[in-house]
Amino acid sequence: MDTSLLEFIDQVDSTNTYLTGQIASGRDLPQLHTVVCRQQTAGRGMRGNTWTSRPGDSLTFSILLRSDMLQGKQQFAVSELAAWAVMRTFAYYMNEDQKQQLRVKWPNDIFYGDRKLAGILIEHSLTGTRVDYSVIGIGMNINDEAFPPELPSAISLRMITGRSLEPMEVLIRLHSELAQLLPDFLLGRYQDVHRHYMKHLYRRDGFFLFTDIQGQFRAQIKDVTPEGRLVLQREDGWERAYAFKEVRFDAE
Ligand SMILES: O=C(O)CCCC[C@@H]1SC[C@@H]2NC(=O)N[C@@H]21
Repeated sequence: MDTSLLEFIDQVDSTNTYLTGQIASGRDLPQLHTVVCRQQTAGRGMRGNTWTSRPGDSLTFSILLRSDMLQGKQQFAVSELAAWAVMRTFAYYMNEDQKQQLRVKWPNDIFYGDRKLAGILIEHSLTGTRVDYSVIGIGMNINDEAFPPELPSAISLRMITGRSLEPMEVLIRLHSELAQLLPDFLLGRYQDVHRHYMKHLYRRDGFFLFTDIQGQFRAQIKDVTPEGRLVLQREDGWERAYAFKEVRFDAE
């Protein structure tokens, strides 16, 4: 791996938009490059949602990752890698009981029990069948003491541990966790990230309620494919692999 850089910006619309724009305008960036900001003015989330965060409370950053080995049909390995690095980072600050509550909700929300602790937005650029680069945008709730009523299921690390942290310290921790996972990943070995992802998947065991275009149904998670499709099996044995926008989890 060549040099990794950390770039700090005080305020930016979105670290994902900024980093993607820098690549598009031809800036020469290393294989791994992180952009972190104190405040995002137009943070983006999944499903076209906005991502709002308060300076000092959350950690908002994007990581450029170029992986020579990654094929388009394996692209979900990047989500699995990012989820594992974020979970290891949170786990570092938690006690054993708290660690047991960490889950990844498909495709890549980091949950504590039934509450969301971090969101991840990954944007890939493909050249032919290969992933040229991925921009991994991460928003981690670190020091928030409470969330607005429109985010009833959000939770922060401080609400769990009772301790506040310097967000940049958490980012440095995340880089050291990522550094331990990257050597295998860059060699094209994705089995470990997939195994960890499946083991810590939210609602992995048993039947739960989901909704697709045809309505609500009960199913169990069988697998997540290398492209990132969620394979659900209904109680009558019928199976289908869903893309992200085709299915949602329902409250139990
Ligand atoms: O859960 C989600 O909907 C994904 C949220 C991702 C938010 C992060 S914050 C840093 C990066 N820049 C963005 O605009 N979004 C991601």
